[in-house]
Amino acid sequence: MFDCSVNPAVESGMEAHNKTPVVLLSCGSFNPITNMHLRMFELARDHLEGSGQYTVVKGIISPVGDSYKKKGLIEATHRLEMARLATESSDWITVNSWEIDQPQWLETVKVLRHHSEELRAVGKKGDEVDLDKYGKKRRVSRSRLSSSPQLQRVVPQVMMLCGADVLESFGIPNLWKPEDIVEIVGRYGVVCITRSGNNIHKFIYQTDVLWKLCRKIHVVHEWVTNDISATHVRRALRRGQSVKYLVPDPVLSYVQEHNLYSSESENKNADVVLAPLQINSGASLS
Ligand SMILES: Nc1ncnc2c1ncn2[C@@H]1O[C@H](COP(=O)(O)OP(=O)(O)OP(=O)(O)O)[C@@H](O)[C@H]1O
Ligand SMILES: NC(=O)c1ccc[n+]([C@@H]2O[C@H](COP(=O)(O)O)[C@@H](O)[C@H]2O)c1
Repeated sequence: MFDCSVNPAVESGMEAHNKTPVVLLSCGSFNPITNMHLRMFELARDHLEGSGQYTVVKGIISPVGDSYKKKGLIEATHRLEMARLATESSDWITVNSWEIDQPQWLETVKVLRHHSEELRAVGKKGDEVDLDKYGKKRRVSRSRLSSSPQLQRVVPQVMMLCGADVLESFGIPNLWKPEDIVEIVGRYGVVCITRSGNNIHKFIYQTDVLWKLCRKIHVVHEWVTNDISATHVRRALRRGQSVKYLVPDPVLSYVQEHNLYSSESENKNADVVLAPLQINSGASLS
């Protein structure tokens, strides 16, 4: 699974007719969205499609709700709008507000389930399956779905897209439920982008459950190390420093227009326990 760069199917120019369609779902604070968040999607798509086994039909950014209670998390409406502005120039990355619209913080596995069920429901109805890379819906009739084995598998597989820090956070006691980890990795699969400061291969090797499921973890090595983080962007902004070229220009304009990110906003939730830590107790990952 810790694959190399050359893929025999691609090398020989072999056309795979039975590629699995994939929707990449990234959950996170996006506080604010940065260029690296967008790059993650491009890197993941290149990697999966380069394997010759997948075709990536859509990317979904799902900002976390305010009830996540992470320190410095500004209002969801702003984070959502910035993500919308950032993805305006993309023909395949979208932003979804379902998670934000929920009354409480939701485990990531529930967000994966929701999007997976939604795609399945659309596929079953046989009307519109969002297969087109360019955001256009392709109509697939019910009769065609049942008569063609290839089209029967047309409902895309949702995969979680994350950076190595999030995958490594699986090891933090009480942050993730062990059964959620098994479902996220085993049922959906993960595409994980390497991040400086994280040794993801070692972490997978040292974690029994991840090692067992390692075929479902696609590690994408980002050779052009890019350590942009939202933390760094917020720090620069509250110090009055430039963040141009770290975030898309429309995001920067929005931040300036609404005067976002100050010492006060960074102190939000300072004394509050993160929602998953409040909810979970007991079992940790072995
Ligand atoms: N430079 C990066 N390289 C790889 N993955 C990244 C990078 N920046 C963010 N990500 C990933 O993007 C997703 C959303 O991240 P999140 O909103 O937490 O951003 P962040 O920059 O890590 O935020 P913060 O600095 O506030 O913790 C996560 O899966 C995270 O691992
Ligand atoms: N148990 C869980 O499902 C769990 C735990 C911690 C974080 N998360 C999610 O991971 C993402 C992490 O975002 P941050 O890196 O910004 O904290 C968020 O979308 C959050 O909801 C999920």
